[in-house]
Amino acid sequence: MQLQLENIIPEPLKSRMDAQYSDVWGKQQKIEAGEKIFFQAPSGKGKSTFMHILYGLRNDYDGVALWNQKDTKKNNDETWAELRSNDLSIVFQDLRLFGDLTVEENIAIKQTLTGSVSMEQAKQWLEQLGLDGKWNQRAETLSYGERQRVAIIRSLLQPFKWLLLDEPFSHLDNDNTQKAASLIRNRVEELNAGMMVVDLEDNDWFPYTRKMIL
Ligand SMILES: Nc1ncnc2c1ncn2[C@@H]1O[C@H](COP(=O)(O)OP(=O)(O)OP(=O)(O)O)[C@@H](O)[C@H]1O
Repeated sequence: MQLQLENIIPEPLKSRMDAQYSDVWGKQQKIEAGEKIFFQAPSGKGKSTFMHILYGLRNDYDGVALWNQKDTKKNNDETWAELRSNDLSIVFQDLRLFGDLTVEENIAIKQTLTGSVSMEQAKQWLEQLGLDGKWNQRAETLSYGERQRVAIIRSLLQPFKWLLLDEPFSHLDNDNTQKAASLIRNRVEELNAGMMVVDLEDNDWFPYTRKMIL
């Protein structure tokens, strides 16, 4: 699934377009299926805005974003629901877990909806990221770094052609970051998918990515 960006300028960034260089804002970019791209930008430069545009959560921008040559602003709710079930998976910066549900329940909701990975596999991934023993704990009582790892695993449970990651390791130590990055890489390769990561700094957890400035 190819992405084309044509002169996108988000409403809140309009007055600041001249301030800093960007490979994306106000530019033409073609991103081919299966590419792995790392977008780096300082705080407030539109990282979450970019992810939300690609995931269909905001339309307040000039220009055109096209998934497979289709103007995303013209997608209806049904089309977005299909895209989000089959083609696009995301780790939001604010994670968006169900706080009053346990880790198991958060995982099970996604697993039941998509059924592409078994609960045993999900459990094994949680163990790999040091979350064994957290299965029955409510998400709101987890540390932010623990929640981040659950959200990463949740994003890997569904089928996708693109994985969107918004500052996915901001609360993880090096050891867990390395493990999570490796899990992500394996799953992306398994699905032959593309990946777009946005972050403040490039710590090179994904050395094989094409680098762009947002
Ligand atoms: N709905 C909105 N209304 C007004 N301004 C907004 C809105 N959403 C985002 N902005 C502004 O747009 C800019 C980009 O916001 P965004 O959250 O995308 O930045 P970011 O690069 O993800 O930042 P951070 O690294 O701090 O998470 C910010 O200046 C923000 O205040």
